Amino acid sequence: MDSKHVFGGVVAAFLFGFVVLYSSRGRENIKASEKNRSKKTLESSGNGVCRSNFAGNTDVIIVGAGVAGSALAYALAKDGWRVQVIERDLTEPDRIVGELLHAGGCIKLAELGLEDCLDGIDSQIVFSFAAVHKDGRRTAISYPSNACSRSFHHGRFIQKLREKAASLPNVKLEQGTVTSLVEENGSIKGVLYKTKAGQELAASASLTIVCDGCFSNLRRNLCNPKIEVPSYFGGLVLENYNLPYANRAYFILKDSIVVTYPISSNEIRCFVDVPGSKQPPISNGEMASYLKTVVAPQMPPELHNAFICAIEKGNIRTMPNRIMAASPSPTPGAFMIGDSLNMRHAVTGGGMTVGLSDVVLLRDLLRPLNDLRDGAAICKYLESFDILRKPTAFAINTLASTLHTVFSSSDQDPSRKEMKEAFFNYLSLGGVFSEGLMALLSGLNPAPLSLVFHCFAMLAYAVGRLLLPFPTPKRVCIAAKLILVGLGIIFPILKAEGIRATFFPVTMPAYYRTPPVQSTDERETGK
Ligand SMILES: Cc1cc2nc3c(=O)[nH]c(=O)nc-3n(C[C@H](O)[C@H](O)[C@H](O)COP(=O)(O)OP(=O)(O)OC[C@H]3O[C@@H](n4cnc5c(N)ncnc54)[C@H](O)[C@@H]3O)c2cc1C
Repeated sequence: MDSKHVFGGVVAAFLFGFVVLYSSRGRENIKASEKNRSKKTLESSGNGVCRSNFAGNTDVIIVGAGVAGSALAYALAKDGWRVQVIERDLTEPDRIVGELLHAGGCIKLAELGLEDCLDGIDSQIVFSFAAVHKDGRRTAISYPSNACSRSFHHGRFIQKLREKAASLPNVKLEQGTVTSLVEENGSIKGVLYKTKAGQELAASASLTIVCDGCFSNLRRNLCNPKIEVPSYFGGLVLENYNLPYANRAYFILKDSIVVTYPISSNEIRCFVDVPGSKQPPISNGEMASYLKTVVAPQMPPELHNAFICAIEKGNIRTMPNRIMAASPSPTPGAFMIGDSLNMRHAVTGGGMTVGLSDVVLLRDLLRPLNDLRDGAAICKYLESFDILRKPTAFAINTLASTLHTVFSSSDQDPSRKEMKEAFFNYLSLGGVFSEGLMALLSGLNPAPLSLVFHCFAMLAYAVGRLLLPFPTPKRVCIAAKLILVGLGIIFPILKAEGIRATFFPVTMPAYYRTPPVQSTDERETGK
């Protein structure tokens, strides 16, 4: 290690120590106020086991049985709610999304009692990531505390979740395409949907939860969506190929960003980030040629041949990376979770972790209620959801955007090039630095302050590297520009996520919402 690295490491370590002290104090305060909050919740909500007493009616309609919808259906039905799930296509999905569930997401899955959905689908354990630098240097990034993630075929996992939900007697899972929400006097009363046979039907429930994914048609009724598409992912499967390091994923951070991880015992998913809001077309061979001429030379030797074989086989698929901050308009009788509510860049594979974490939170918020008929009161109460989900969503969303923005920027600009170098070297510092970032991006440590301080530690590290051993005027200029570029990357992301709600949740009135008081004569155990 040269003096630059040592200095950078010392600066980063100093800042990190400060973060740990500061954020642990912050966390204690938040924990204390959460304790008070949940105590208040229990006091005002009765015994929390009663459910609505109007037999035959549906409590909750869930639109979409993807990751969030299926998990939510199971969680709510387990709590005694009568749930109707309407899914456009109940056959096994064949998609290139949602194939790696980070350690934090696995914990949420277990909290929902759904951990066995990872069994019997040839899912793989991923212990660590190898980050590969432009010059061939590699660094291993592990999860903290020997945690690990699981990767699999998306469709197999979804079918397991659906089977689990449908196994409960109070879940009705049916195939149909929801065409609209039914509104009456400003409240959502249910949905209109079309069956496979083309029959138009209506369904009503006290609460309709929209989980129709990234291409949601229904979200425009419940928020004002502002969607950004910074890049596309070109997806390939490298078949019958054993990586030299088992149970390891790759972040290849060269001129292109490439992410790979096993999805079964003999298949590796490979995603190539294609920057810009337009992709080279697949049909005329432009995409294949781009992958062969631009990306293949950047692949590590152990992946190169399998990558070329996969391109030649021709099964290239693409998906847009869509980013959308959560900004729901509270609407009585309706709610949104999953990608219909909030999307982030897929480079860190955080979507399912955020979705499952939202499912746990929503289930817990609904738990103290007896029935869901008072749409206005429940809508007001559920305003707290947006605040309480922030720590997890913020950490995962922000890190995904930051990582993508830094590593997809051009090397032409010396300050951006320096930032890329510093980010990679920061990851190489190992220990609390790389594990700290992994804990944040995997949902294991939902601590926004920790993320902000990692960002500033990285900036300080980058500046330290530039100014040592002698701060020449040229290097001072680059350092100043680097600070501006760094702040220019992080502040818009922070702003989109909502600075006040993220860092000062206790100043938000919605944080203190308690369950509406429901009269005891309406109560009956629905379980
Ligand atoms: C390229 C790419 C790769 C990704 N990789 C990962 C990863 O490795 N790990 C990770 O955690 N996340 C990943 N994500 C994100 C992840 O896939 C999503 O966050 C997650 O699938 C969201 O779950 P969801 O339930 O909200 O939506 P979905 O899983 O998309 O489910 C939506 C469901 O709603 C149904 N539906 C839609 N419209 C209607 C309608 N009108 N009526 C009835 N049903 C309807 C659909 O058929 C679908 O079943 C990736 C995203 C992309 C784009």
